[in-house]
Amino acid sequence: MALIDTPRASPTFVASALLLVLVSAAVQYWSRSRARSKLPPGPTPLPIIGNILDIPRNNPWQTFAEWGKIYGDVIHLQVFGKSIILLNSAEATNDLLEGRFGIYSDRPAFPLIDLVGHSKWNFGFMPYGQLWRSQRRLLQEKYTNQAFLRSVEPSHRMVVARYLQNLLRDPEGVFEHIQLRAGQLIMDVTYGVTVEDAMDPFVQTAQHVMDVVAVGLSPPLWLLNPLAIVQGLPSWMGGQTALPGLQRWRSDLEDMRCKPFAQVKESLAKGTARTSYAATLLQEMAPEDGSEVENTIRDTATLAYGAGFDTAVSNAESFLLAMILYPEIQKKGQEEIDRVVGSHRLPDYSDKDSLPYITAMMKETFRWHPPAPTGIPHKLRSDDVYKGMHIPGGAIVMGNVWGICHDPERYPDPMTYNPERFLREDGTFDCSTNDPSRFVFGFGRRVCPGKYFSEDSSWLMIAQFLATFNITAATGEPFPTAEFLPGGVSRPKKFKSTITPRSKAAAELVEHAARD
Ligand code: HEM
Repeated sequence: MALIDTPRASPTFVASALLLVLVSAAVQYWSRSRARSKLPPGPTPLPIIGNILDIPRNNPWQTFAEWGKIYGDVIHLQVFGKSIILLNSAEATNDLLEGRFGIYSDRPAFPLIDLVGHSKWNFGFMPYGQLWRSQRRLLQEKYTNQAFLRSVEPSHRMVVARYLQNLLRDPEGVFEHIQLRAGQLIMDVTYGVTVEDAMDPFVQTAQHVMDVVAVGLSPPLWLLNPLAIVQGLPSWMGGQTALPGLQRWRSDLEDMRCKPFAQVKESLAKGTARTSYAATLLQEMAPEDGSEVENTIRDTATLAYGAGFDTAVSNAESFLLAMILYPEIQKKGQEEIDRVVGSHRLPDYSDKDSLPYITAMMKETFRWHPPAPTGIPHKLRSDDVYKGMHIPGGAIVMGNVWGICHDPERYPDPMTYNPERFLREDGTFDCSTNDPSRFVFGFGRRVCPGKYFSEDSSWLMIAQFLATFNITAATGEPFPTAEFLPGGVSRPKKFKSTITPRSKAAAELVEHAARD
């Protein structure tokens, strides 16, 4: 017998409970299907092709930001039935790419890049999962480690010294010198290999590989996928291999992946290896020849090279362009160096805390023209609802890095290059509320692991350039404008400049640093 009598439910009570359950299920169903039908707003798509004609070739990031003013910070586009979500605000990237990283960290397929063979080993293009995690951990642990970052300072110094010497001897070849500096830095840090000139075979191969990657990352190619035609060819027509250039692209990639790494192993065996990412990991982990661990070291090293080259070139070119367009800022940077460091030596990392204006210039260069203005696209794994809007699973999600870096609320008068936005009234540096690196280097679990390394590299280049050179527009040539090329990694349109040493003493400092 039950100790407490259970009260009998009256028929009215049962009926009302049932009704309540039914009503709440109906409300849930209704609100879900309403949300599903409530995609984020955006320009009206045309049948079949969707919004493809709305996306301009030039400066799409600027158009995306303009759309933000009309449609809000979450925008839906459609291209051949594929959903693309543009995130135009720090709040939206923060809420979704950071806050809901579990479903927002996949990558879409990049058909050309897949076809060449990157996605099998390059974690930057891998889906979010165990393999991605273990590969990324290896690279990230080094590139975010203070001891590692300090250990590569001599490499930064060496490549800037050579860059400045090249500018002194051949100022007209500035763009080649910028490329060489980027190649030298990464080869030195990654493999301990010294690159003497731009014709170095490792640099040449890497450049060919990166040119193909740049094409593969450009939106028309991965959105429209014209390669599907080639992929669908039967084997008697050559199948995929019918694509002209494919064999060459694949063999370049294999060379880039294997040759410098083999050289590191060889020099380790001979006891002549210099400190580098690859050599340090091979020594620390002592993997078996051809083992999975060894392959991961090799592959993450290749990735560091690929990811850090074009982005560094873009940043260096944007800095020079800004100096031509804003001579008063160039002068202020030089005045700070003259006042703090003097003209008898070059500024160095140990001066960083005393050079807030230079640090602000480094941040402002990244903000003014982020090297990857629309980031690298993420892919949403499953359906989501954000602020009542339905974000369909499988959608490509792009954080508009440029748009966020030019949000006038966060960065007043955003088109103007103004480092002072990162300085307090007393001239000390402060980017606690508006650090552009929170956006420039991407979002969430996919954020760029090379962020601190790249900031260090950019800082020294800016400080030592300003200490030793003046740059102006070339006389008799059209005055440069702030125009940038399209692409996954974007850089300024070519411009002509005059680069001269600030004094005889400055020229001597440059020669001296390059001899050391
Ligand atoms: C100016 C310099 C650089 C800029 C502006 C830059 C920017 C970016 C951006 C926007 C992303 C996409 C993040 C996302 O998906 O949300 C990215 C990814 C990545 N970057 Fe960088 N990067 C730079 C330099 C470097 C360097 C020097 C390295 C070498 C360690 C590097 C390694 C990577 C890797 C491995 C990824 C893929 C991360 C993943 O998918 O998990 N980057 N970078």
